[in-house]
Amino acid sequence: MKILTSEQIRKVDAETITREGISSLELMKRAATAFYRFFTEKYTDRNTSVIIFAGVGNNGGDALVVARLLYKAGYSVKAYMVEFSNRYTEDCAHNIRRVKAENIPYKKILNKEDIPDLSPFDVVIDGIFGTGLSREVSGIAADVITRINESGKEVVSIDVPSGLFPDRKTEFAVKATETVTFQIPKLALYLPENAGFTGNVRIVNIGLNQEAIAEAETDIYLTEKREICNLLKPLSKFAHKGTQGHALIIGGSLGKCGSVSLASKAALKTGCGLVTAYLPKCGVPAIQSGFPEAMALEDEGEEHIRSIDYDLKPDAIGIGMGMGLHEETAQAMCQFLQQKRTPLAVDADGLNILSRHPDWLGLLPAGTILTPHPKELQRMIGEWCDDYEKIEKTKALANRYGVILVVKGAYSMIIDGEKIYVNSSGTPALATAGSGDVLTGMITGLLAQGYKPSEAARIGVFLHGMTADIAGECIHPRSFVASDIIENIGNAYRSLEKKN
Ligand SMILES: NC(=O)C1=CN([C@@H]2O[C@H](COP(=O)(O)OP(=O)(O)OC[C@H]3O[C@@H](n4cnc5c(N)ncnc54)[C@H](O)[C@@H]3O)[C@@H](O)[C@H]2O)[C@H](O)CC1
Ligand SMILES: [K+]
Repeated sequence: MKILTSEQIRKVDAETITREGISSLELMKRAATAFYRFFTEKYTDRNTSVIIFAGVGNNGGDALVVARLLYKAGYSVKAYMVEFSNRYTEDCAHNIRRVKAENIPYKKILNKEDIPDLSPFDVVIDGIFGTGLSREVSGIAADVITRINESGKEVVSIDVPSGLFPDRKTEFAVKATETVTFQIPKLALYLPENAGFTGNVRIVNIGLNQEAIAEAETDIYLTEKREICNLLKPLSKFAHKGTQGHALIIGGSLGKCGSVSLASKAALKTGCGLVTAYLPKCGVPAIQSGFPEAMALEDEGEEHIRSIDYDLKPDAIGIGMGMGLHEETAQAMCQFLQQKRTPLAVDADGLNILSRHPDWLGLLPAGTILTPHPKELQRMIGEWCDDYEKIEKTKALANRYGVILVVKGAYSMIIDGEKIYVNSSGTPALATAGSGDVLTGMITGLLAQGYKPSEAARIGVFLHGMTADIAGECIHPRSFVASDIIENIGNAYRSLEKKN
């Protein structure tokens, strides 16, 4: 699904009106109705008392249509117009007249004294600013937003939290519990620095013109289930372990060999035919007894890897988990990179070694997948002042070395050249020890099956997230562990095959 800028969204909006021969009021009604459906499913009790803040633009217009719909449905509704300007849009002005005609409680807020006490209300609906925000919020709009944020109430934002810039850094905005955004995802809604503003993000369809969306050019996408389904290769009836790819997992050091076990299991559970774990001597007995499906190769080092030496031809390699930073291990990794051109995924200490020796980045085979968490990323690209700069710096690294970066987080981002794929699956349950090892194993397993690196990264990240979405019903997120991810990979595949 395309992520577009506010400018592009405005164009799609206008094209929808022209090409479908509908009025802008009709489109506003569709948007408000989609919001209303979400709201009434979440707040089923019609005694819920709702305070609605509207601005003078079309976001405010949406809010007033929502006020009318909720009022008609029996909710207790009070609407307030935050008059930060007297330049009302036509559709907003039209809906003010309708609200008044329908006798819905309605007041203007011109200065601080007009801001109502929020304590009697159950929920706040925020329709002050939408994608039309063009400068920092100030004056009465800022006062209202501050009061909303101090209220401790549940806040449902229309389209975007008011004050959030869809395409650039935001300092101040409504802190929503839910954001119901209209059909086209906006990048700002998925950036970690905006998590406090957006709350849960829900995308609702408002029937925008599909051709107009198709014509909009972008390099940024929100990955959805449907796209991942389309990437999956069918399983051949004649498949055998020799046709499904052989993954080699290299890592481990004394006390950290479990990571290799997790990654190897994850690779196999993701569908590759064979997996070999390569570890220092201390790790081999445990993996042989604990994970009999894997083959194991031991390094000459007792407690850490000293030379990466093997005599087999894997289809893909995952390296770095639990490997430690011993200088002998680093040198072994350097030699390995000089000699092998197998499709590769690098994680954890593999990345830390590369951060210490940035000149070795040039040794990575084209299309290598790097899977840093924020701290590892920072070691590679240095500090960033905001998420937009982080993206630019990461893109520069990806382009310079021809590699793919999986920037891990609540919405992990896969950066491949100029393209950015924002992942939409997963829950905080995935923030658990070994979760990254499992992800690298899954991606390596997919690479071994012959998926292109960008596809392997996107499928791996999505499936990994899905395991938490699926298991959330029976395993509490707090007690979800890395082995639970592995256990649920099959369920994630099954869920991908279902229509909805
Ligand atoms: N295609 C869709 O998704 C649809 C979206 N709709 C809704 O329309 C808004 C966008 O509406 P717009 O009138 O363009 O702007 P806003 O309501 O966001 O902003 C109002 C107005 O305020 C001015 N302004 C901007 N920044 C400031 C500021 N800091 N201080 C004061 N004034 C400011 C500027 O002139 C804006 O025009 C979208 O989010 C949806 O909610 C449609 O209803 C349906 C289709
Ligand atoms: K809003």
